[in-house]
Amino acid sequence: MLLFHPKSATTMTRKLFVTTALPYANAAFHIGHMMEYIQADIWVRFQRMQRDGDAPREVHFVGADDTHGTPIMIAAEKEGITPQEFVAKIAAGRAQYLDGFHIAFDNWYSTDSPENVELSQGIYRKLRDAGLIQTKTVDRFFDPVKGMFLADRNIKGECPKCGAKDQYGDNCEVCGAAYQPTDLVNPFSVFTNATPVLKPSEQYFFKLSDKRCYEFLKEWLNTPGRLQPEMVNKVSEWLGEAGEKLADWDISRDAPYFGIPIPDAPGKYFYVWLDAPVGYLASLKNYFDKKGLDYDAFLRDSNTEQIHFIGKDIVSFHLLFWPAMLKFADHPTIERMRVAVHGHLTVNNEKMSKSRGTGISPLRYLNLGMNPEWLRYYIAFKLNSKVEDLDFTGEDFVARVNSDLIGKYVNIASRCAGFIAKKFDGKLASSLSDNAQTWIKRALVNEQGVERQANIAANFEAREFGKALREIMEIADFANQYVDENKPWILAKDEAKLAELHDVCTTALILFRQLSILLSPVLPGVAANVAKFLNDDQFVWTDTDVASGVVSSKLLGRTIGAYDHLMKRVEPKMIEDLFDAPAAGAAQAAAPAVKAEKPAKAKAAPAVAVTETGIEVMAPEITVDDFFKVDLRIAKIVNCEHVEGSDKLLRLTLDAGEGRHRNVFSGIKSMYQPEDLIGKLTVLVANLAPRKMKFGVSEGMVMAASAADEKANPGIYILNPWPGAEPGMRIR
Ligand SMILES: Nc1ncnc2c1ncn2[C@@H]1O[C@H](COP(=O)(O)OP(=O)(O)OP(=O)(O)O)[C@@H](O)[C@H]1O
Ligand SMILES: [Zn+2]
Repeated sequence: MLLFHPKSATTMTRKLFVTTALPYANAAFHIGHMMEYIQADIWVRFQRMQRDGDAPREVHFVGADDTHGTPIMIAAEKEGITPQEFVAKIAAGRAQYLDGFHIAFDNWYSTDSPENVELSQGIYRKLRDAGLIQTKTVDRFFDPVKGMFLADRNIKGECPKCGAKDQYGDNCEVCGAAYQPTDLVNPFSVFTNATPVLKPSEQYFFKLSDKRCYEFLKEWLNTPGRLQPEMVNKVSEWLGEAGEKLADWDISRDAPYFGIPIPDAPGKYFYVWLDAPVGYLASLKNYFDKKGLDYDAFLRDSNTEQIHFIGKDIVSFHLLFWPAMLKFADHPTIERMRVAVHGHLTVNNEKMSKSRGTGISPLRYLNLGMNPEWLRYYIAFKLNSKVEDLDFTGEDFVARVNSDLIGKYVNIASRCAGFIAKKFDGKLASSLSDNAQTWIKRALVNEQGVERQANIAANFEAREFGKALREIMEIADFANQYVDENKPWILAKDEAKLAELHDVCTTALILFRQLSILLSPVLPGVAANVAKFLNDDQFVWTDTDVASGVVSSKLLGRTIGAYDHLMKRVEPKMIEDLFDAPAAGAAQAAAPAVKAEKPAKAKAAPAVAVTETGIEVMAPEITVDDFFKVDLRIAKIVNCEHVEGSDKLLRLTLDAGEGRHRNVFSGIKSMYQPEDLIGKLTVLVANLAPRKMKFGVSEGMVMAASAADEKANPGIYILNPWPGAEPGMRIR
């Protein structure tokens, strides 16, 4: 079965159910999320412009917050609110990002919803009836002080392989070994430091090792058109020669857990990754119910295709567990389901890090007045159908946007539209010269005689956005060459050449309209403005001006509106401003005060090089005099409180023995409760120039440690001297 539908299927109306990965609701969106949404949104908008026969294609694009699991439960507890309240706060912040970047989801929902409970439990019951659920009693770590079972990441200890201290329960960040939490040497609970005890617990497993799963997955993965070849290869390795590598999947967690109860299993909840992808269906169902559409009929329809856009880090969940779950729960679209995997966005070739500030804050981007369609274009230009990372660099961004969008595309209209208004009362020519027709054909049909629009459509369909945009820019190059050669600004000076001027400007605007149609999926806002200016209805993809080699434009003889600037250039200053701050708002995790101090107008966040052992590379050697320039003092935290309106900062009142108190803000809220810190001693950088921040002046900073790879260890650890140290003592 070929799942990829080129132009051929004319009578059948394609029905598309499209999703992006559900973001975990413990943080605001970062620029990587926006990349995924932009990719999916462009594909969806392209599909929405298509018609199958006479009917418009049916497209439903949904997302949701992924809400369950231990991290959110713990984060909510720290804030003294319920997980539901915690998630609601995050959810309330989503629209500004989605609207801001023109991401047109039909529905944004939540995995903490009645639909998801019903669907997840329904799938589970079907799997159980199919004999694919098995219980096994396993020993699990239990925190005797807190009275709860501990998730892998809530236990630390020494690596069983290399002996490194302070390693998580699932893998060692020093030697990379993967193991069970029960393998750790000297384990302790991250909540209470108590030594966890082993407690037998009955757990529910999805029997992925069942031969039926292997047989199904082997066939499913290898269906042409379903997956990128590199994904087929990768996942095939996980199956083994005959499925021997497929291990049963533990889908249960013990109470207390923020999740969905497992039917007929008191005190047991679905592991968050069981119900997270079911959230795709829950969001669709919620949307269909709201619209009065028939959810079951839609999924059963043999024309319905299900497409998930995801990142490379969550492939195992989407290419092993999720299809196997759906298959044996009789999900109707399983054979018409595809997964489109993308690589990650890096910034200045750095992996993004929530606390270091090497990401770009999408909100800061918008707040600086930067045009969201610049980013859409830039990302689209870099995207292909492969699972490759793509990099954002400031200079590259400025160059690409200014050269293509301003220099090539917008330029065509801004050079010609004025003459139509001034000299022809806004009316376009009713016919075209032979020369004009030749140029239009040359621009829209390639040297092989193929309509570029068809090529471009095939590339959008195949998620080869970079290729599509390159071809679109070739059309723009022809249009500009045409304007350059015919020089309307010269023609306009000669009354005898008015007809020629009319011909040239009309031709240029015909090509501009074609370009706008082709760019619509990427630049929806600009395209809508162009449509308005040209007195067009909504653009339809197939509205081409060259059909079977004949030029026949709808624009001929039409009166158009006044041309208004469509898009400004990117000013390099904007990029400086974009990088001149930690990615505030990029994530909820704190930007430590220690790192907030950056040289003014730094071009980009500093790259953090890492040594072989995984720590940050040492700074260059300094003299003792250099060291003494920094005045480090012991300070007592006499008071500590939350900062209203900040999800990162704590306000510390410090006594450094000066006979006065200092006010210092520190980005450690994710790690400490104010009451944990009051009365403790810590280390203050005492001679740092005071810094004006949004919430007040910070008079110095407290020192804290953080890992080079903050993804693996996002913690920020404040320093605490040994007993005997007193406020005001200098550290030397
Ligand atoms: N740098 C990135 N570039 C592109 N996509 C990304 C990037 N980082 C995460 N994603 C994608 O975002 C989607 C899920 O977001 P989610 O919030 O769950 O993950 P996350 O950003 O990796 O955060 P967490 O650290 O909480 O797992 C996934 O498809 C993931 O691949
Ligand atoms: Zn190790």
